[in-house]
Amino acid sequence: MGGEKTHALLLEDLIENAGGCAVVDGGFATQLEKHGASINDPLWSALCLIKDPDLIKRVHLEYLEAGADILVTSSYQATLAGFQSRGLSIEEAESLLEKSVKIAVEARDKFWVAKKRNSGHNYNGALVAASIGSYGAYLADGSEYSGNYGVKVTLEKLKDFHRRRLQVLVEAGPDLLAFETIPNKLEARACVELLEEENIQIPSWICFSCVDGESAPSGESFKECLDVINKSNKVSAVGINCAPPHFILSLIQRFKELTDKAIVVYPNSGEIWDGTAKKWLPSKCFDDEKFVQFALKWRDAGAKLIGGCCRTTPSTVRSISKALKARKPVSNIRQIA
Ligand SMILES: C[S+](C)CC[C@H](N)C(=O)O
Ligand SMILES: N[C@@H](CCS)C(=O)O
Ligand SMILES: [Zn+2]
Repeated sequence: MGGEKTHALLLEDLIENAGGCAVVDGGFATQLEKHGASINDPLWSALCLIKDPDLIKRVHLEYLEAGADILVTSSYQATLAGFQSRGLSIEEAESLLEKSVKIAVEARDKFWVAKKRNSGHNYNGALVAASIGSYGAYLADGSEYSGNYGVKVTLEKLKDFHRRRLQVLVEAGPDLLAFETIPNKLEARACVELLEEENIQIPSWICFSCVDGESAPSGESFKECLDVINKSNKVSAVGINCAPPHFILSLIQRFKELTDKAIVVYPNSGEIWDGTAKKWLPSKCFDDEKFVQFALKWRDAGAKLIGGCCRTTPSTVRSISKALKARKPVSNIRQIA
């Protein structure tokens, strides 16, 4: 109980120390690709856990340097089933999940030790959020944007899919959990029930994808989805990730009516994922300057955690961080124990 309170405060403190709104990092897979990683694969960015873990650390360091207060780990599409289907043993698969957290923690600690030596910097000691991508992400068929898992995918099946991954990630020692691109109410329920059943002590956020600017991709209303989440004090924040930026302001306003939890938003650049061709289609695409104008509005509307998702970069995060922390006094304010 005491531990739970302390952990929850870690996120609240970070938000306060960041001046009322903390900065989440940006597109992780996007930045791996910028450095030449080839991730057109069912494992998507998780392939780098096998092929190039040093690159994962480099990308985390780039986002820290850009001003991210929260690093999201490389585990979005890292699943036990996914790794086993590539011939890895269960032990090897679990070890890769653990590695995703360890790499981010190492990057965070290395960066913070270096920054702490100099006073006058404007960084916070960052937190590490273990990414838990939706079941649709694992399917690698674009269904994290449709929410259409078919009738065979029951609540129990979703819980079975997520349970061991959740346990392994938590055991690896992240500061919080980030459920990402959840596309329907059933999976939101599975996440909440797992947090309760496993008695998870670190804070979590649950983020939905959104393709119409109004409801979950499944067509279910966010009221239905948030009603499920509001019942649990294991979830500290709710919000949207990997949806276009122009949807976000009205969704924050809607979420403010539906929940007392902190609101987290980290949209993509506005491009649209073609799940069959496995590429991003140019659409309403927003540059960093426009993204920052949006971010200030999201902050004013009450979002407490703001960052970027796919197709955003360290440059986007640098611009957001500068704008959101403009009012914050320069000081060496906190440190991870
Ligand atoms: C956030 S989407 C672009 C991730 C990739 C998708 N799950 C796929 O494997 O096709
Ligand atoms: N954390 C993941 C989310 C993909 S939607 C990434 O940034 O690659
Ligand atoms: Zn994304």
